[in-house]
Amino acid sequence: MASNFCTIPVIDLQDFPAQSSKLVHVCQEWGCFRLVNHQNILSDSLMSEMKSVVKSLFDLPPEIKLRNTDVIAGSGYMAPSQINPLYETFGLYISSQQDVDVLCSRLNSSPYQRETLIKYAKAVHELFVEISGKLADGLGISGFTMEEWPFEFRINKYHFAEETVGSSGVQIHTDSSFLTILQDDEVVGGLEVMDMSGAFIPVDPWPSTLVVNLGDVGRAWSNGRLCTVTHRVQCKEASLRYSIASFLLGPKGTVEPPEELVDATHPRLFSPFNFEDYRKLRYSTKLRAGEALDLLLIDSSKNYPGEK
Ligand SMILES: O=C(O)CCC(=O)C(=O)O
Ligand SMILES: [Fe+2]
Repeated sequence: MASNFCTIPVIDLQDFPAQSSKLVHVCQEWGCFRLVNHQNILSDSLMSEMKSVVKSLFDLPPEIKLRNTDVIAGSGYMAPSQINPLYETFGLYISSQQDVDVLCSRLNSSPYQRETLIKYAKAVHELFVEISGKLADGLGISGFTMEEWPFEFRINKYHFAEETVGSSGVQIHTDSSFLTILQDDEVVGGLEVMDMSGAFIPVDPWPSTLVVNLGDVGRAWSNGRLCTVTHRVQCKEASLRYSIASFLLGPKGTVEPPEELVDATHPRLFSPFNFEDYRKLRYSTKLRAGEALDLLLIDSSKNYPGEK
């Protein structure tokens, strides 16, 4: 199939401002890209140290993993379930360094595990600042800052086996976040993103790079200018798969577009909302592929080109 030869666009973090308009364009057309050359902020060694810490967290006894309870809807530990039987996930909600400390104490983490989580959280936060700052610049928005926005890690383990090849690893969804930075498995594939024609295309492993996704908050914040990428994970081989998703969630107050993105030709699309309420809405309606955001459309007959 022709779509299998397709691949997501690549953004080089060291090639700005030259790639500024490309960044905006791929966020309008795809809502996702591969980020390369981010090592000055998130190094290969920190990525692999974090991966080994993640593996050790999954090896904890179930009763300890269950101590990681929800801080916001869906942010805690989730064992494999009926809907995603191959998928085990561990959320870590972070609005301050204290949250990491509290969680590490609950999990009896070693000083090395704690230190690695803190270093990784700092690096990812810096990457969020870089990427979202460049995106805001590209959109002509002045004075944008997300320094205080909370974020969340979700570390994922996929129990892939011979007999599960061909079945779903994680259901079709969009991320609820503004922006997601995904450290996918360096060896085991399975992630697929929906392209503009509605076809799923594989995102094959590419070590030392990251996948960046735009989520529902990104679409709402940009007043519909940027699109959310729909994605899923499929079991393609009999191998455990690990990934680390870091979500920059949204402002602590209301999600609203900057004034530069609202004008007569682009009237406000969504009612202002609070991120945590939106998460609850997604969970209560079970609308996980961006449809929950449509419930907040001010006039559902208006949707801009570039929207899927
Ligand atoms: O494991 C992956 O590659 C993707 C995970 C994902 O989509 C998520 O955690 O939201
Ligand atoms: Fe996702």
